[in-house]
Amino acid sequence: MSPPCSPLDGAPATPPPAVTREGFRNAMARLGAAVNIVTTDGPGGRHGFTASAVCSVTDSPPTLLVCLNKGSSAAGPVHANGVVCINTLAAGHEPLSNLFGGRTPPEERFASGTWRVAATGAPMLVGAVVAFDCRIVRTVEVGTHNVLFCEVVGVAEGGSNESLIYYSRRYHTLSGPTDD
Ligand SMILES: NC(=O)C1=CN([C@@H]2O[C@H](COP(=O)(O)OP(=O)(O)OC[C@H]3O[C@@H](n4cnc5c(N)ncnc54)[C@H](O)[C@@H]3O)[C@@H](O)[C@H]2O)C=CC1
Ligand SMILES: Cc1cc2nc3c(=O)[nH]c(=O)nc-3n(C[C@H](O)[C@H](O)[C@H](O)COP(=O)(O)O)c2cc1C
Repeated sequence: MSPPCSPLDGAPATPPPAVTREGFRNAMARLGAAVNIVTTDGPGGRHGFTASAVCSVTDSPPTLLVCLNKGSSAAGPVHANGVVCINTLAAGHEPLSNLFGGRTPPEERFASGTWRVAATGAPMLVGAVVAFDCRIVRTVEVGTHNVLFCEVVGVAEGGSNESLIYYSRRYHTLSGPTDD
């Protein structure tokens, strides 16, 4: 059996308490993450949602995963269409992130921002830091969420080098190197 977890400050180990949903969320709030708008279109209709649970899986074949709450209004369209575009947000995209973060009807979400159609048919955000056009190749159900494994069939790099980061329940901006 593995020993109980120790606090990081070196204090004596105590038996670990049960991890509640609130405790897990508070811990997760300490992880900074890029903010993405994951879009879809096809027979299930156009839709999109904000997601921080996006991660690289493998480069061969190029694959990302996205965790999508099964209760989200985007879940039906995403599964019916089988395609997504993962648009990584830039500085200044906070209002767009909040718009796609829930409650607003899908077509009202797309009234903001400039969108073009990617090869899969999913909407691609003009001005994103980077956009990954994907086909969903596998879906795994875990608790409240579906983990979507998304094979990347196209990439578009945007001009901005200032990324939007969600950390400690707030938005932040992370600047990359400049050319000069
Ligand atoms: N993975 C997810 O489904 C996420 C969902 N959200 C949604 O946005 C709302 C506001 O988020 P916060 O302001 O960060 O406060 P919060 O206290 O609800 O969440 C803190 C952190 O916990 C994680 N988290 C939140 N809900 C989760 C869920 N259902 N499943 C797995 N991880 C989850 C995320 O890393 C989030 O940043 C959340 O209540 C949730 O509805 C936000 C971030 C990630
Ligand atoms: C910063 C941020 C990050 C989020 N990350 C995720 C995520 O990774 N997965 C997810 O299912 N929902 C995430 N959400 C919540 C969804 O964007 C939201 O539930 C979705 O838009 C569906 O809402 P609706 O059912 O009202 O349409 C996030 C929300 C915000 C504001």
